[in-house]
Amino acid sequence: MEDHLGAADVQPLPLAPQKSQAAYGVKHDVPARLRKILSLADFETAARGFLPRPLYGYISGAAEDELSLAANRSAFERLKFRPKVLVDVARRSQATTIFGRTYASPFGIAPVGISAISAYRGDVALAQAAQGEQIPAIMSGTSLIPMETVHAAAPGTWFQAYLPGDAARRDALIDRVQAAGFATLVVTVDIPVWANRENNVRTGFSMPLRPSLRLAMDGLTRPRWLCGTFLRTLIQHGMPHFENSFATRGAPMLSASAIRDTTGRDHLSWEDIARIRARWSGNLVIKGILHADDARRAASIGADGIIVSNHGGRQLDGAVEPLQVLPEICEAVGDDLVVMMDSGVRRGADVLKALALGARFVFVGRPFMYAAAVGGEAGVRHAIGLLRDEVDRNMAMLGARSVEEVTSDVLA
Ligand SMILES: Cc1cc2nc3c(=O)[nH]c(=O)nc-3n(C[C@H](O)[C@H](O)[C@H](O)COP(=O)(O)O)c2cc1C
Repeated sequence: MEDHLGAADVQPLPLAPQKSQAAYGVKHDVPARLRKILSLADFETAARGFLPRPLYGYISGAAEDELSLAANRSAFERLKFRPKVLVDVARRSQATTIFGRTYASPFGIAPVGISAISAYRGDVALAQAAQGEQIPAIMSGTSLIPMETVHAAAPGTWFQAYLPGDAARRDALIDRVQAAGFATLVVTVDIPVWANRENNVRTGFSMPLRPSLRLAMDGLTRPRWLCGTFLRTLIQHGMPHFENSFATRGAPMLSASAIRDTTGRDHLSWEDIARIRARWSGNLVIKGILHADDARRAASIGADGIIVSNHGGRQLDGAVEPLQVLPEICEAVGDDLVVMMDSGVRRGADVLKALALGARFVFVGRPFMYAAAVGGEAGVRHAIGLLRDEVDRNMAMLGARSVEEVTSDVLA
């Protein structure tokens, strides 16, 4: 079902040349301030010291007791590899083709809301880094830069929508995404109601942020973020607003009284997705699937792909980790749609474990957001490079020459 292709999705991309062995270890081609960052985990440590407490808490946190957040990691840790040796892997490649487009790696950037408050021009930085490194970035619909601006800066970007409850507003939003030129629409379906994220209440985070002495103090203790991200944004672009939840501009990000209209999503159903399928001519991806029946349903209404995801543990606490259900979901839908996943991917080894269980593609959320916060576009490019090198090294050690060779056979 890969026939809904837009112009931006069919241009062939030249693949990046493979890294030489000398490229492993200290990276001299990245800015000096990023050279001590050796893994995605290092970006989290750096971001904790860079971001005000409510913002770091918003990104790192999850729902209730954070059981699903922890399970996402332990699921990867439980899986072990069974490498094959003495395979000639000199000509290996991690290039992956989905929706008619070849990407340089089998991973992309998951949608992360309000990224432009944590990173200067966050959505643009993420999208341009992805474009430069030939991977997809999914722009969040809960974002503070107009989608048209992001698409113009990086035309291969995918757009993620939370569907408005009201049908007329829903149609208008879809029409706007189409008019902006996006080729791939990701509809996130695991948020019928707001999740219970107690950590946000504890740290004083809300959307919009409410001005308070406490918030001001939190900002003042992070002067690099205050000057380099927040004040710079205010001076150069004015107060950020929720730009893309509807066809028209929404509430400001910082306000004593403004309220974001997110009501009425709890009555959405598969019929609404079917109507979107009829209206949207590009690739349609449904994000937040954890049940094989739902995966079959997505295929039957003509979706092109699904992202198996528990939203990084941020919605239903106790929701199963995607790795656990991937094999049965892949079995259920076969080649009817492109099965992708996210939640808990932190290493190249994790990317390969997800592929081995049947995913065609993997997305990563928090780590790329941390990279954008501390290093902007260069930071995200460095993060992509680290993950790419890990995939490349591990493919060599597994004896896999292509992503097609990363099957359940590589797992113990
Ligand atoms: C701070 C933050 C904001 C997010 N905002 C969105 C969003 O706007 N839309 C969406 O579909 N998913 C959103 N997600 C979920 C991610 O797209 C993704 O499913 C999740 O982060 C994957 O887990 P990981 O962070 O462990 O990689 C958000 C995640 C985080 C951490």
